[in-house]
Amino acid sequence: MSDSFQSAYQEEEYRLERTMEEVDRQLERLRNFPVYTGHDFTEQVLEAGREERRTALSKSAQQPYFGRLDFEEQGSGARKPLYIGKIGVDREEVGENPLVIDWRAPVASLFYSFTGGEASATYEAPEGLIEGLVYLKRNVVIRQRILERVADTYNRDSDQPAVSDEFLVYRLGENKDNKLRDIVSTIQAEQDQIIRAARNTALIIQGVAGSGKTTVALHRLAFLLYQYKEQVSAEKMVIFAPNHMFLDYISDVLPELGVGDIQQQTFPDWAMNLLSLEMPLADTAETLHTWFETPAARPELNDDVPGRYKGSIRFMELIKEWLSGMEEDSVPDMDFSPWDGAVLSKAEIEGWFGDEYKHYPLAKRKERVMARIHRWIEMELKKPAPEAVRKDRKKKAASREKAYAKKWPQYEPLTLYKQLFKVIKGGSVPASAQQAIPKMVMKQTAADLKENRVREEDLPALVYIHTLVNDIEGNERFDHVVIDEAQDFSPFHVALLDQFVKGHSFTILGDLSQGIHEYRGVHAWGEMSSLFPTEQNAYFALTRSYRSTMEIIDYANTILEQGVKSGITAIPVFRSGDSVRTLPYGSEGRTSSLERALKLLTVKDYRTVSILTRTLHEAKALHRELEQAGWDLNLIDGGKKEYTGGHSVLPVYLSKGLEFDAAIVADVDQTHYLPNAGDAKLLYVGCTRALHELWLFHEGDLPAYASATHNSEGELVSIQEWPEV
Ligand SMILES: Nc1ncnc2c1ncn2[C@@H]1O[C@H](COP(=O)(O)OP(=O)(O)OP(=O)(O)O)[C@@H](O)[C@H]1O
Repeated sequence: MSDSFQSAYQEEEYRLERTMEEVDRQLERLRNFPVYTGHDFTEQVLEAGREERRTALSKSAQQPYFGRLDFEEQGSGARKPLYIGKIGVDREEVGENPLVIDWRAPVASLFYSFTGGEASATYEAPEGLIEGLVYLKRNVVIRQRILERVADTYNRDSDQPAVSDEFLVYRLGENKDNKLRDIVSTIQAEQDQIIRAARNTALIIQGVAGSGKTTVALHRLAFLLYQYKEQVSAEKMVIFAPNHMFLDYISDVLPELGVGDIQQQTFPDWAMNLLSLEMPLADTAETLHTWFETPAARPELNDDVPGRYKGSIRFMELIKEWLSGMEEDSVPDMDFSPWDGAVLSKAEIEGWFGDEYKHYPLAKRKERVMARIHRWIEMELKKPAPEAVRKDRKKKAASREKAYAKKWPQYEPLTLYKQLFKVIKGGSVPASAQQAIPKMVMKQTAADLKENRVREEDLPALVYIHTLVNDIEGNERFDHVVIDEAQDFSPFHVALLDQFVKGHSFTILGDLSQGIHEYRGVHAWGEMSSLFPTEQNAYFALTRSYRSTMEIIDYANTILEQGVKSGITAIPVFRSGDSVRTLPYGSEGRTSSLERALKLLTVKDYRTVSILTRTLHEAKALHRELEQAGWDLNLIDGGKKEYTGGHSVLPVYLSKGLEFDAAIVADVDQTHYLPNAGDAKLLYVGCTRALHELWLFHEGDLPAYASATHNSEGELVSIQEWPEV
């Protein structure tokens, strides 16, 4: 251990003790404060604030900070050490520098954005741009109150001023368990830029596999809550993720960042809830089966397949046009007469509907008009008449009012949707609109709706109809929307959500190279950016991959280059590991070879190892066989709500978003992976799930795009040998 390192370690140990003493003191004081249990609202709010602080400080007491930055603000003449932690802690003395600075504070941005060099650095503060010199950038690892590691990534006073990735590589080399975790101590400059971007812009982020998109999105939410405390609230922020298991996988990050109450859900759950649809949504298994289970029989993909069409802006516009035309045909074509001799003319009712209540959406307008008709009947009934006549009128009026109400269109989204697809009559749908819907979409959707079956792909349209006829309530609006795996969302999804969010405040993240659901997702980001005004959207690209070793990334890149052509390749972080192995099944056969691989990887102490098959059917069969051989493995089949880590078997298309210490991809041959971009993307997704080791098995030849042994620079990317035991 060098002298300078030893003195840095001692200095940090001393400082840690002083900090923990102060945090403990503040915590003790709060704990001794009597807990308020009464009914006074103000006191309750204050107590909630104290409780929040107790929780924060008890976390801080275990690991008060993770970084130190020595900064001299221009003109101040003083070089100050700033300690940066997940939770900010003020000193008791007023006017003093904070003891620990919250990672989201403006000055803390220097810790992430400063990447070395002699020049002065700047950060954006509320009072303007602050300039100064960075002297030291130091990572400090504290676990359970013990200082474990001190690593300087920049030191102006040393002869080695360049920032290195050493600390990042150390963190990336750790094995992963079943949950995604926060990265506050190692956020990279390109990620920090996204996390701290202004709120009222639709950010579209193309990030290669493992570039931290999901992680960055979660940190961004925590940042927005801190930076725009007065304007946004956690309950009005939402992250849309692809499925429940993925939501479980990411569920620890926000609480770890001290943020609660942000909605984390899937789009179908949100939509079904908003529509108050009680019926179950059609199982997605059939769609997945069509596109993934029978590689050779995959339908031809074009913009008229149901998923692409129903997610298109042309479908959205068709609905809008139809419903705005419907306004004309809403008021029943008749006068209203509650009993013979009393008449409310159609013209009068039209006046109420078309002028007085014009500013209301259709359903509310109808409601208002019907209420007014009811009041009119009551007034008419008050006119002098013998009791028996009055009674008779009342009875007649009640039944005629009911009959008249039935003549109005029903502004109920599912009913209207069924009318659009000719499953039931009404809805004044122009024939031209129905003809504009591709025949295959018309046929399939009508067949579904006849059976009362609604698919995921129908939800944007249904919610849109809901917003057009009912409007959006204040409590349904969002302050910010995050869409993860956005390449699987359609333009219609985004345009629809845009109506629910103030100021186009979006973070949209995805990877076109992982666009395996291209039968419903976008094919280019322009499909989404064009939905926003030019000055209110921004595009970022994340090109470095943090998940996998260089060897894995180099190999996965060759799949993109050769199989997808337009695929955006990843730049690995300099973290080296074992070579990627492409292995024929041994003479013992497929299952035993896979079992042998599992055994070899298991002894390496990896916490998560997965076998990825091409289809669900194969995953189920393999899972059964391995269980019979005594293995305890999770079968991930799309129905699971939790990801428990350990050993898993799953079809490759369900692995998107997840990661494993080691991944084994089974059956990488030319019948399972056909020579087309869709299958190459699928294999790319599978390969980029691995952090440390990737093994691919095959019987017969590998697909051409997976058979590279060297990349275009002549470097080795895969070997064909089992490891030596
Ligand atoms: N700055 C960082 N420091 C440490 N780890 C990081 C950093 N950025 C990302 N990672 C790690 O890289 C892995 C990939 O992150 P994440 O899952 O967020 O990426 P992604 O872009 O959403 O991936 P994919 O599109 O492949 O699902 C995670 O283990 C995450 O913790």
